[in-house]
Amino acid sequence: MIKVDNLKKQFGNEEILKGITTTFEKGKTNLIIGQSGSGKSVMLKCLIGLFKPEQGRIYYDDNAIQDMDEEQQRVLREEIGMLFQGGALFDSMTIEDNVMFPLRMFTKQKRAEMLERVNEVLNRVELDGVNKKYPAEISGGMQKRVSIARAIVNKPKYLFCDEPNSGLDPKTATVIDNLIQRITHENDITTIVVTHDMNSVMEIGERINFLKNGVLVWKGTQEDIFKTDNKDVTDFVYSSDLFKKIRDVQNKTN
Ligand SMILES: Nc1ncnc2c1ncn2[C@@H]1O[C@H](COP(=O)(O)OP(=O)(O)OP(=O)(O)O)[C@@H](O)[C@H]1O
Repeated sequence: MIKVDNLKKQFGNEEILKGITTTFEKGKTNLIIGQSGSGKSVMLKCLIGLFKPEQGRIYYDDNAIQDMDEEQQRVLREEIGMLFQGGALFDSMTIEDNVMFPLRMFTKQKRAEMLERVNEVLNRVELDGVNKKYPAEISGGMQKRVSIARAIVNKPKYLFCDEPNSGLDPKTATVIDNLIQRITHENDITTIVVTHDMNSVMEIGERINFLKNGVLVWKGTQEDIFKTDNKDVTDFVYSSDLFKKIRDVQNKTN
């Protein structure tokens, strides 16, 4: 579980996060959604320690990162898996070496042991046998799955995904979403997904945090989001033409 209490972040005089309080639950896919510029990425960067907030506290399972010494912060870094926007694989490394990278960084395991774990996670994302290929030799969807394998290779307790579906077709995006959700459930991970993709909201929105101009204006589940009359949320949901058309058809037939 990750808790955030009154998180404030500003750049210069501009307040980007205006006092956010929320909880991200263990074993669930927790989404942060909202329009472009609402502060989603800044929030993610505060959570993983890339940005230092001006105010507020961030708790990882009841331990505030502000109170951790260097050793505790190092341990925490090892417990975090990151799925970056665009995948961020190293082009000059094979898939095997890409996935092995966090193990090399954080553990003292022997190569054979690391390889066993690499094969285990490649199998988990259904990519057996691609070990010796390079990122450029596999499809975008496969690259995303490699990135997931790399993010979970060190058995993280917390998984952060920044726009995991960017650049993917809707069907592949759904495969990636479902994979993230299944891995979250199987391993009881606290997963946080930043997205503005309504498909993801419908697929994996177990817990949804809606940001607007740096304020958490709504919290709920994927069932709640279609029942709420919060105008900010409905504007966002129905900003997609497709949803507007579905709603119009439903209204006609009801
Ligand atoms: N390093 C920075 N320095 C100054 N301002 C920044 C910095 N990073 C982000 N911002 C500003 O913070 C605001 C929120 O940006 P953020 O990237 O969090 O939005 P977002 O909701 O993730 O948008 P998108 O969906 O487009 O990625 C924007 O106005 C942005 O210009």
